[in-house]
Amino acid sequence: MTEPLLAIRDLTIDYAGHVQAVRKANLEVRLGEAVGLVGESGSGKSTLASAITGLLPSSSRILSGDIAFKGQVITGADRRAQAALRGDEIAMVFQDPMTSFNPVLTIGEQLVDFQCRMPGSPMEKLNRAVAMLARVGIPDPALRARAYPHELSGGMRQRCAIAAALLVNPSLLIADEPTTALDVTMEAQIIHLFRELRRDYGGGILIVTHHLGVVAELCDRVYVMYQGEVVEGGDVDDIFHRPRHPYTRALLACDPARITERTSYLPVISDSERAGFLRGSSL
Ligand SMILES: Nc1ncnc2c1ncn2[C@@H]1O[C@H](COP(=O)(O)OP(=O)(O)OP(=O)(O)O)[C@@H](O)[C@H]1O
Repeated sequence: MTEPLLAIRDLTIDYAGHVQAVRKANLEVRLGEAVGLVGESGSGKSTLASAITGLLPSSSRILSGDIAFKGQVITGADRRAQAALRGDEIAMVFQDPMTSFNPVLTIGEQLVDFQCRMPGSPMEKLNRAVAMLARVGIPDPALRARAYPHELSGGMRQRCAIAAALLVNPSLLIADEPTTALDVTMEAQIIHLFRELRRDYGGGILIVTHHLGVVAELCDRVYVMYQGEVVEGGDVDDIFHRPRHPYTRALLACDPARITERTSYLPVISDSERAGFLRGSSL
């Protein structure tokens, strides 16, 4: 079996010395596959994603375990090495595309800046940016490149953020709740875009979401987080049809229509259910 693109082993992270946000987490992403990371709010998904990209806040600490990218351990790498890795190999799409862009620069200027570590003249980079905007489905891409972020709809901004991430041709694309800030129609469009991109993007994709529909539509494998632990992981079909952990079962038992709502109720499992699973678990 080939080496995973990303391998997280027994990772434990805390905040301010007391909130243990991630506990002994294990997760892998291979080249060419899309992997979902699901769990309720506060289960540690974003903390885990931030650790991969080197964007953990200073109040957090990696207490144990490691993250390997292409076989090299990157936890503990200095900030400069992490920044280079983020720029060249790992790209992230955030929930709110407004946070990805500087409001006082045009989309085109920023897409050129995102390529600062790549070869080519500013004009070549702008042309590449416009071509990428077209690829992610932006109409009149040359015109949109001259627009400021606030002049675009939320869905278009998210498409621009995906274009920005893909411009550096990353091996790993991490999307943290990429559809959560969008209305249902735009969400469907962005899911469709990711499906199209999957066809010709050869890298790995990690999609962090609380929305099982996104996982069902896009992912080959899925990991489920609950209270900081990765409680189960495997092929989407297996997990969806034969969930082992009570939290996964409860999550799947929810009315899917309600899961799509941001204010949706997510299930709570009892301590005895959880303890019963852990006693019989090999995770
Ligand atoms: N900067 C921080 N300082 C202290 N605690 C934090 C910080 N960020 C997150 N936490 C805590 O760490 C735990 C995991 O949070 P995290 O944001 O990783 O979960 P999440 O699953 O991504 O949730 P959401 O879907 O709401 O973003 C929670 O208990 C949260 O309150």
